[in-house]
Amino acid sequence: MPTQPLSQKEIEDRLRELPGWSVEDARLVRSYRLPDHFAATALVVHVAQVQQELNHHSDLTLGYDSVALAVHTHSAGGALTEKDFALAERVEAIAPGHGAH
Ligand SMILES: C[C@H](O)[C@H](O)[C@H]1CNC2=NC(N)=NC(=O)C2=N1
Repeated sequence: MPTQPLSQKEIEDRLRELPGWSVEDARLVRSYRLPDHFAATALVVHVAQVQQELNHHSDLTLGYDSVALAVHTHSAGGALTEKDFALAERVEAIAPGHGAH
């Protein structure tokens, strides 16, 4: 998978396909609300599994009933790449199963 930085236009196009995600401080970010702390913790573990599979890792923040992700690509000098959006898409696919919104 390419690790070149995405252009601003590519980032805007990809963001349109990912409601709830945005770019803050040059990172692709999203926060989820969960039904309770156990559900939030389960989502963190599931995201960790996906990240190991993709070999691409976000900064994950676990709250009482929330999970926040922030990701950029270290190997591309901190730019946003296809890998960041691929991770976001995978997380979007699993989050509803944990009651996340
Ligand atoms: C050696 C290994 O492939 C790298 O350290 C991977 C691991 N996870 C990663 N995660 C992120 N977000 N960016 C990277 O460049 C990255 N590189």
